[in-house]
Amino acid sequence: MNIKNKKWTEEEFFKVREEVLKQWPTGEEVDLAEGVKYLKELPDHKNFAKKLWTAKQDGKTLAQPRAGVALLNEHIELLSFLSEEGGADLLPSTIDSYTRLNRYEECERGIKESEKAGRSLLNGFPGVNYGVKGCKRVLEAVDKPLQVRHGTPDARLLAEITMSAGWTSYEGGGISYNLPYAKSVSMERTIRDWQYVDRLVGWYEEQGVSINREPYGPLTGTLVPVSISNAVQIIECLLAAEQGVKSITLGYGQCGNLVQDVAAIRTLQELAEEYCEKLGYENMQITTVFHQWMGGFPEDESKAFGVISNGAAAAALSGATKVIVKTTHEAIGIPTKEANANAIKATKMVLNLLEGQTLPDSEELETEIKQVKAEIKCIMDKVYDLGNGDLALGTIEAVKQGVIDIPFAPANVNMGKMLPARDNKGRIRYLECGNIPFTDEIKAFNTAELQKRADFEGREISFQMTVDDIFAVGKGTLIGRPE
Ligand SMILES: CCC[C@H]1O[C@@H](n2cnc3c(N)ncnc32)[C@H](O)[C@@H]1O
Repeated sequence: MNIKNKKWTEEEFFKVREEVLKQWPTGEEVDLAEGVKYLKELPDHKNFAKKLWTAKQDGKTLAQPRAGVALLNEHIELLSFLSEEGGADLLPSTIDSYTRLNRYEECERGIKESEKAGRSLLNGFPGVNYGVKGCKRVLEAVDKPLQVRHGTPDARLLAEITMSAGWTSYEGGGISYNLPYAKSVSMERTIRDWQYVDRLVGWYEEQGVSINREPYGPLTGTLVPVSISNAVQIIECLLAAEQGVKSITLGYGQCGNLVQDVAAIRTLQELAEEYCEKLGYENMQITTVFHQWMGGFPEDESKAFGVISNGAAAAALSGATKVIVKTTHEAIGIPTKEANANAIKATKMVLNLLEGQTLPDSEELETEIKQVKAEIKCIMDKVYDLGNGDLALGTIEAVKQGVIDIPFAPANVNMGKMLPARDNKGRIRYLECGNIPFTDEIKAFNTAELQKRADFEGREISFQMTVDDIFAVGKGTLIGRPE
């Protein structure tokens, strides 16, 4: 597999495409010319890329839930409820786990058993099995833009089907849907398969249809340091831009210290634009998405609303273009449509109250922005160095060497030497840098911040801080203080 960070020729793309469409019978329904025509007939308010870009120009933060169930009619009912009752600005379809593993036979069985049981026995919407026809029915039943949310290492067929069915946004990437989601899939494989997805979007762009791409920001959603998370987003942004993607939403999972969360979004937007500019990618429409707290949730509904509303406020104050809404059923399982709608309403109430407000500049914010940029520069420079200037090759090598290292990732290709912990203000710092090539100054900064917490708590800096932090929010605090 000769990987390089170069836009695939149409010939290369269409050759691979023949294999992709054979993966399941519904692949035969995909007709690109029909897809282009169908997408062009969509009203602007149902195009995800256009709605995001307008929101960015207007300085608005849009609210979007996660949602997906096994049966087509129930899924339509669910999305309509979240749109009308919840007031969602953008709609998802969260795809089920079997589809994410390309196990479409089990999806087929899951659909039949759900029909028999009269309720959803899959944890999401099996989009490949419903095919273009089924996905078109969903799109035509709602009046908001639709996005595929999932966690699929090989998401090529799902992309073909949903995009030709008028769904105009697609989540994921070659790093962000490998390390947090896969067990033993090579980086070569997922970088190449996501170049395919991005090249498909690039092809649509060449036909005059804009489809949004959203690399998955939170990664493992467990104490992921800002600079690692942002570096992964910037890399996936650039890999997508090379394949012709123009509308890109870069993501970040809330960590909980407001200043650090705002610094994360600001640096994400700024650096992505800078890198695209430097590398000659023009007419890019870069936006950001803030994911409400992705870690353990309190079971208590009122406390959970506190977490959700706090996330909504941080998203608004950061100036993110979109916020992904959690629900009060997070600690229990798949939310009911009512719980989902209520969380969207609470989120939108906070967004409305904070409309036009962003966190003012401060010395603390400037310090955090400077720190994040310095850390990201170390990572990005090394990635390019490892690839001799080729970002795709550099990324693959960087994961192998632990230069890109995601905490608590299940993937066996992930090094897993880096460890995070919160400092005394709840900001995520590097407890262990592993093989991430930070300067001594950066390492000293992180240790000094953690030392302040150690002094305050009267204990040594240790992995116990990390463990305490992982359980903290579920127990009702941000920082895991010793009991
Ligand atoms: C990376 C995303 C994890 C989040 O994704 C939510 N999630 C997963 N599947 C569904 C679904 N079918 N409907 C509503 N939310 C869902 C989980 O709760 C978790 O917060």
